[in-house]
Amino acid sequence: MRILVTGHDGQVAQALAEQAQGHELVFTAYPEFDLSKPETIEAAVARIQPELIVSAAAYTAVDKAESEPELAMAINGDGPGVLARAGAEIGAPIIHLSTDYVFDGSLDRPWREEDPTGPLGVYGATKLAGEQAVQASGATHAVLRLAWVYSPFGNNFVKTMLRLAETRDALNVVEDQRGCPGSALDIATAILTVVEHWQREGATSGLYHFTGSGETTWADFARAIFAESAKHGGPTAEVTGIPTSGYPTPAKRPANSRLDCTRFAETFGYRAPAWQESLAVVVDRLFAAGRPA
Ligand SMILES: NC(=O)C1=CN([C@@H]2O[C@H](COP(=O)(O)OP(=O)(O)OC[C@H]3O[C@@H](n4cnc5c(N)ncnc54)[C@H](OP(=O)(O)O)[C@@H]3O)[C@@H](O)[C@H]2O)C=CC1
Ligand SMILES: Cc1cn([C@H]2C[C@H](O)[C@@H](COP(=O)(O)OP(=O)(O)O[C@H]3O[C@@H](C)C(=O)[C@@H](O)[C@H]3O)O2)c(=O)[nH]c1=O
Ligand SMILES: [Mg+2]
Repeated sequence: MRILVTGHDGQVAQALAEQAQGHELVFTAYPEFDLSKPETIEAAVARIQPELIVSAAAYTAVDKAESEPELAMAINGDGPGVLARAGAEIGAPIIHLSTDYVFDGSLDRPWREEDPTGPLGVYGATKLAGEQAVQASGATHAVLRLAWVYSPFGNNFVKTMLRLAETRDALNVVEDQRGCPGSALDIATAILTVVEHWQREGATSGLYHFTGSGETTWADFARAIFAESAKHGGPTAEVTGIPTSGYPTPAKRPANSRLDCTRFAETFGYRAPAWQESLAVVVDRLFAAGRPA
């Protein structure tokens, strides 16, 4: 199947490129394809004539978004709606990626798809607008909310921790934000599972959560990263858990980012491995590739 994937160097886009044997992936990349310029989106869809669209590109700089709200809204809020409408015109369903940051983090259990949203920052608000634009587009859609994405590619928390540990022996990391990291390698598997399910049974619209299994805090995630790094003789640092107030950032982040992934597992028959297992796979790959960060 011919699949248009937005973004080329993004974590999820690169993981898809590795795994999508049997499909023809066509990547659209900035600046020729610019989610803040509707005409470039429409031109890409008209040229590629995809049978399905994976909407993976986004403005993902959470703190920077606080000072660029219009640009973040154009890219995350408006662009996906233009893309989905262009797809709808040629009958292409869309898999659109969203985030745990659409929630305010106040609940004391993992968030379900229908729980009330309430983004704390600009990034989350713009991603919520993007979900709603896709849902209103007329396209058949799966909106997949992810969280804490990491991979051997691009920028992410795992690579940041390994890089910082090269020059520091101790790091302060917040321990009052809970969530579950999602490996882009597992996310690519999940996306292709949706594609194949739709090929067999026809596409239907829905909203889903997908992360690794289990839960952790950023501090314990960092400790696990260094434990894996140590197995390879890589850089490590002592992690001191601190409250969010001890690591001031422009954007507020949810205290509870845990997502309940039951609906995805029941609908598509795939659940990600325990986050610790997926982390080991990614750290192994980083070391196999040479320098970890
Ligand atoms: N990273 C995370 O922790 C999480 C991500 N998500 C969501 O998952 C999806 C995939 O994330 P991930 O793979 O990590 O993203 P990345 O940040 O790795 O990649 C984002 C991609 O979007 C592209 N992009 C940025 N601005 C534009 C623009 N104006 N027009 C077109 N493309 C643009 C980037 O291109 P360039 O490099 O050229 O700027 C890059 O290829 C996103 O929708 C994100 O919101 C959800 C939860 C967590
Ligand atoms: C680097 C560093 C971060 N932190 C904290 C800040 C933050 O609360 C947490 C994670 O840092 P990051 O900068 O990776 O977080 P952030 O960029 O907010 O990550 C988010 O990205 C977007 C795109 C999403 O959609 C979310 O799911 C989530 O993955 O760790 C420390 O406490 N110490 C440190 O040394
Ligand atoms: Mg060190």
